[in-house]
Amino acid sequence: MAANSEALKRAAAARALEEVESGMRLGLGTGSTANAFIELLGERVRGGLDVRCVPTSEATATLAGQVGITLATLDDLPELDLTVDGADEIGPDLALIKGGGGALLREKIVAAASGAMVVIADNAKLVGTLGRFPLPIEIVPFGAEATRRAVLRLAEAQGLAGEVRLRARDGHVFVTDGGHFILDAGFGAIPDPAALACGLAGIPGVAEHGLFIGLATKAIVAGDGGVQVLTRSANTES
Ligand SMILES: O=C[C@H](O)[C@H](O)[C@H](O)COP(=O)(O)O
Repeated sequence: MAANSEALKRAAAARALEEVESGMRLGLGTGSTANAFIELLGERVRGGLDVRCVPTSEATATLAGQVGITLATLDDLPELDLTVDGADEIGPDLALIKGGGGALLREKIVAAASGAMVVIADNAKLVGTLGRFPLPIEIVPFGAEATRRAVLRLAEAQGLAGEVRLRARDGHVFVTDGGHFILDAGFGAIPDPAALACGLAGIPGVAEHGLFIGLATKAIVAGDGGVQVLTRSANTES
């Protein structure tokens, strides 16, 4: 099962490579699926492909450097042609949940600076309604508990319920590349992601949230039956 999932991630990543042209300025996502793309891109770069890439995390920067990809900062390249990234869930209209790896803030900044965002995933990530995956919310450490309670109040006002937990790893609070904390909000189904996104954006202390709405232009989803390409407007291409 796990081996199959890795093969599917690689299949989606390989199809995404077809979107890349020499001379492009690329955003490189974070996570295991993005890593599959970075490794394949590295092979092409070592073969002569000329691209300049902005990483969305320190982990991605490390891997990209190891495979020979030329890196730049978003200040060097404030406008990008294409970002290729993974997702935790892909819902209707290519609305996404991201941030399972804690990279959502940089991922969203990079995606927003890109002319196009291609999401790559195995088909287990496709959902009819977002929310099975707990929503990551990146918060400023100052007043973390007050911010957590504000998130709970917002959820209640929107008819959502569930635990909102401060993310921990190995017994310590998880800290993002930007020095923030993550709340994982287990609301279950989120019927109105846009309303929740709007509410979260209005809470002081919330640095960013993992709802990516209107950012992905295409999703490349691999399943046992092959690779499917979904577009935001038509929702299916081939
Ligand atoms: O913060 C992490 C990112 O949003 C990842 O792209 C997301 O968690 C998906 O990761 P993976 O490809 O490992 O499932």
